[in-house]
Amino acid sequence: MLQVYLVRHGETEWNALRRIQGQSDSTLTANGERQARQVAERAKLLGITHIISSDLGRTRHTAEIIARACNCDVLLDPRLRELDMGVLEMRDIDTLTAEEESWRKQLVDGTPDGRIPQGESMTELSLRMQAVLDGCRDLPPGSLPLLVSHGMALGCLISTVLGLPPYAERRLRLRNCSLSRMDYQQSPWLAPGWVVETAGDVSHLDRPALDEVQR
Ligand SMILES: O=C(O)[C@@H](CO)OP(=O)(O)O
Repeated sequence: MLQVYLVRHGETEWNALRRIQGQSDSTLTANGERQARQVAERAKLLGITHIISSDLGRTRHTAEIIARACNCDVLLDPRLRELDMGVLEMRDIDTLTAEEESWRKQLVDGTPDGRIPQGESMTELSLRMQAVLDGCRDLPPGSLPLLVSHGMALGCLISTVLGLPPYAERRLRLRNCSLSRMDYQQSPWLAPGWVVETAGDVSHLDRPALDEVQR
């Protein structure tokens, strides 16, 4: 049975400042690099064979730390990027106007095709994330891949696999360097195809990790 691990990148400067990144970027903090080393040790014990990462700096840096521990290469895939947050990228979460906050909320308040002006919809995000997950089925038998991506992107993918619409309200906390797992299986009891085995596991981290949307 194919298993695919999913990791959100380590804490960044802008995560710590509660500043929206989207497809903009900021560097890992020292704590974020520490988190990446800890999830890397867990990935090594798991026997990860392939690492596929969003090509943004924060995910690439996290993936490279994991790859060194697992002695494998990093394949960059822009489809794993974070949601394009349009005009709100680089803005502080806590300084948004009521209208700007409403744009951000409509991504996950049940509004079909909701998007931040000049940004991407959650449905578009879900489709590209699902394409990468399904692509793992083409890896050689016995492969154990690990995808390195982002909070909204991974939350959207996991919600989609659980059968929620991509624009469903967010009821999943994916902290920096959390580990999730999807299994592709045929079973008389579980839904055929992808099932969520683990979501948001941070037991490998020795300190609490951020989820920047948490107040
Ligand atoms: O883009 C961001 O600001 C956050 C949103 O959840 O995602 P990440 O830090 O995981 O890239």
